[in-house]
Amino acid sequence: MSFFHAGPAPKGFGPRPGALRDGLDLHPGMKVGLFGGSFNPAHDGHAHVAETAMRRLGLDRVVWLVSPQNPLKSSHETAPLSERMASARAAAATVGPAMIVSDFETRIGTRWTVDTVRALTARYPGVKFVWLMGSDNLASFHRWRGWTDIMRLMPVAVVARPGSQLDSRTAPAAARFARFRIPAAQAGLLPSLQAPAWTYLTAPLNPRSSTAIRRGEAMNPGDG
Ligand SMILES: Nc1ncnc2c1ncn2[C@@H]1O[C@H](COP(=O)(O)OP(=O)(O)OP(=O)(O)O)[C@@H](O)[C@H]1O
Ligand SMILES: O=C(O)c1ccc[n+]([C@@H]2O[C@H](COP(=O)([O-])O)[C@@H](O)[C@H]2O)c1
Repeated sequence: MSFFHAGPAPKGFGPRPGALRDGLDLHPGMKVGLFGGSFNPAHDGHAHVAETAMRRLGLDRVVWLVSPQNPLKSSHETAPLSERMASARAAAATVGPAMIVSDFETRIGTRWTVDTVRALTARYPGVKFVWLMGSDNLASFHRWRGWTDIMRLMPVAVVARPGSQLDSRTAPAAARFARFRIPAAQAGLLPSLQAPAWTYLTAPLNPRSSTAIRRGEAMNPGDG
């Protein structure tokens, strides 16, 4: 079984028979963020998204779903899953014990998020899932397979990312679901709302990107 808890489980949630078959230990009533990514490699921008969502949405867990291959990205630059899992584990560990790193999509044999959210909502009835993503992904969300179904399957929280804020706010997905957006000040309600429902969190921005790391670019102004 290939899963990882970044530390001991938070108190109050004991094991449930059968719950470990996916490597995920999720229970009815839990508020769980689903954070899909290539993590090629993972970095502190990812930790920033997970931590921001945890805090502002009041999540019990964040599952880092390490994608077998983003369907919209070229595969030639994608490192092997084992390397990206290890990288995600290291970044998740910096956030704390509520992080879970999972190869769930590889196990169920899909690259498409709509399949993933359908599978997880079916396997874990009563769990309050929220899909998490950076604002660059909101800008292109209308190109994802079954994106309107994803919006109807679970609430979505978007974390602002430098360079994509304007595009994401004017994105087709934002326009189409505009009336289902809730103010960031009410983000704590999001996991309990019926989908569609989404929010846009303008946290302090984190400029990190995997592309820049792969290119060996300086990570921060002043990093040299
Ligand atoms: N610095 C950041 N701020 C906000 N969201 C981020 C940040 N970095 C990544 N994300 C989000 O994390 C998720 C996974 O991102 P991904 O693994 O593709 O990293 P990336 O840095 O965008 O990679 P690449 O540069 O290869 O496209 C996406 O939803 C993305 O929007
Ligand atoms: O399902 C799709 O059509 C789809 C298209 C593009 C991206 N995604 C998912 O978006 C998440 C973020 O991808 P990435 O490469 O930006 O880290 C990851 O879980 C991908 O599987 C999903």
